Amino acid sequence: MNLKISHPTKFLFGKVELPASKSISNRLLIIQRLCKQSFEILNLSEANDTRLLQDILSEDRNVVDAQDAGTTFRFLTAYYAMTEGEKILTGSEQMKKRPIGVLVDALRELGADISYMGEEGYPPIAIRGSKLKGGEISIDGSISSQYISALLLIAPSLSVGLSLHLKGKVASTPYIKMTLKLMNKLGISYLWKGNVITIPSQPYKPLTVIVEPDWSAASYFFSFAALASSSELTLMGLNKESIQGDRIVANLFEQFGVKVSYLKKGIKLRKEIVENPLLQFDNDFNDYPDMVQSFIPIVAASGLPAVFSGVKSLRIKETNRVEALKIEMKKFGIEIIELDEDRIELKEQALKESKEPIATYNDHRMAMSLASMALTQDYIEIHNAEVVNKSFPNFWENLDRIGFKIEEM
Ligand SMILES: O=C(O)C1=C[C@@H](OP(=O)(O)O)[C@@H](O)[C@H](O)C1
Ligand SMILES: C=C(OP(=O)(O)O)C(=O)O
Repeated sequence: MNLKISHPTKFLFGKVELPASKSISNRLLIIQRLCKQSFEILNLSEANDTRLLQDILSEDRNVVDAQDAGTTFRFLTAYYAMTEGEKILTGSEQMKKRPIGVLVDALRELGADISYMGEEGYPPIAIRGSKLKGGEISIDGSISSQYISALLLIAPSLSVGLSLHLKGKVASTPYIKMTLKLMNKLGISYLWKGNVITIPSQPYKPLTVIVEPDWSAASYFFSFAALASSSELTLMGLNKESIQGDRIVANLFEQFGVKVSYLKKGIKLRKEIVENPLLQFDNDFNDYPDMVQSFIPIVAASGLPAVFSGVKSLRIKETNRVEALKIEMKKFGIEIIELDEDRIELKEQALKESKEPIATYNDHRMAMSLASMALTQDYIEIHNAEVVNKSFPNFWENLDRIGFKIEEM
């Protein structure tokens, strides 16, 4: 599906219904399987990544396709390793390029039987599951926090629990905290001291849980609010007390004139004049890498020089996001320079008019973040716009509600 997107007035007004967090949903689905008593999950995400995990867990197939869902693949790797049965776990062509070796090595140290069916260190993998004892191991935390979350989720169900030493500069730490907070809500006690997380063997305790709306999805509406001539948007259901690290966008977008007020039913975004405008935007995204794409359009449109650090992991997500951003922003006259493996730079530069279609690289965040460019142009075209289904199936409907004109081409 290719879309032509414009916003005739550039005045944004209305209510936005955000999807439930796919990260929280996928953790809860695994915990639900590990908990001996049943419990209810309310407001479970309808994102493809979550539906997929739910379907996979409800069937008994030997060959399991996690498609392009990172958490689904990583959480299932750990879950199948400690559950009796044989599984082949595979995924999309891009998933086969996303490393899994760090998690496989850690699980092997705990006694798991996992072998590679193609390239060493990458999906697909064959898992012969068995009861795992647990123990004390080290793990490189610099590639993906999902390996750590996957191990933590199964830790209470291992016969001696788990002591995990985190090595290197840990990526996406708020996602590790999210995992532990959810586990704690479901009865698990843990100790995180220095770089060691210890979880004794213990049972999960059932509790009805409500999944929060997704702050990562909310970031695109912050971007719209910042780029519009005037905006007043209500993002339903969000609140300050979220366990999602991506809630940081509420602070970061303030620098671009987006004022947040917290209401009972959600949050309100208003565009205001910035008293002390930024001269440069330098920010470390290591804790919230999915937010890099959300800030590219506003930085490009404001012409600010910027350095985004903590971007290393972007190369191994749904696509190589650094490469994809470079190519797509070039269409608008914006050059993104790779300073080194972990940093990109945008020099002071002017945005140009472009009618060239935007490609999305099978990456939901390319589509959702670059939709903002419609507010800087007469119209834009986005190709394969259905990629948003990975995390936000109603994304385009929400845009329609706040005054965007969306036409299928
Ligand atoms: O645990 C999670 O739910 C996630 C962790 C992050 O991945 P990395 O830890 O690989 O950076 C993030 O990018 C992803 O969208 C969701
Ligand atoms: C990287 C992402 O997801 P995952 O790693 O779970 O595929 C994402 O949603 O941006």
